[in-house]
Amino acid sequence: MTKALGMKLEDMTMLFEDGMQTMRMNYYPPCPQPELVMGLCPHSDADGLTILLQVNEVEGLQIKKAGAWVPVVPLPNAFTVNVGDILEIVTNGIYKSVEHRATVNLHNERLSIAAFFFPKVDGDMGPAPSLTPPENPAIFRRISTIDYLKAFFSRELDGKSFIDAMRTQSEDF
Ligand SMILES: O=C(O)CCC(=O)C(=O)O
Ligand SMILES: [Fe+2]
Repeated sequence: MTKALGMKLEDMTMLFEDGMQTMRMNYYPPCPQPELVMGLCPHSDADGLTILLQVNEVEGLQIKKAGAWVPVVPLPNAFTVNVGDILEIVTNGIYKSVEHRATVNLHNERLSIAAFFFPKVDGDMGPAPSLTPPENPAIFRRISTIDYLKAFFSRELDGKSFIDAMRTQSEDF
């Protein structure tokens, strides 16, 4: 990834070596009125990368592409890998975090397991120095990873509003 981005390896290893991994299991029971209910409302993940297993291969995950919701059809024995907000911040916007949501199903329960990869908690995070020379200034602010996580967990899930608040021009932080 660093090679593809023309980024210094240590800008990535400094963040993710000794990083934190968390995991969430999501259970979506069948719902008699699925058109009225959202399983998980639109959001982007706050981490670097998310590796997701759609356990029982029931459709439900959707990503937002060019303004429309597109289903991510589960493939047997395959993981879905999502870019999270931290990777968008570290790459100074070259990689974009994906907005996604989960719908519910009339007849079938659905299960997913997400593994979230975060930087180490006792450091700072922000756009990689090697990707932000003077002619390409940082578009996101640099803050301590702890403050970033506290801010994320104190907000509602609301599309990509959290990463927007991390932009240097934003006053919403
Ligand atoms: O259930 C899914 O497929 C999505 C789960 C998800 O987006 C999350 O746990 O952050
Ligand atoms: Fe997610």
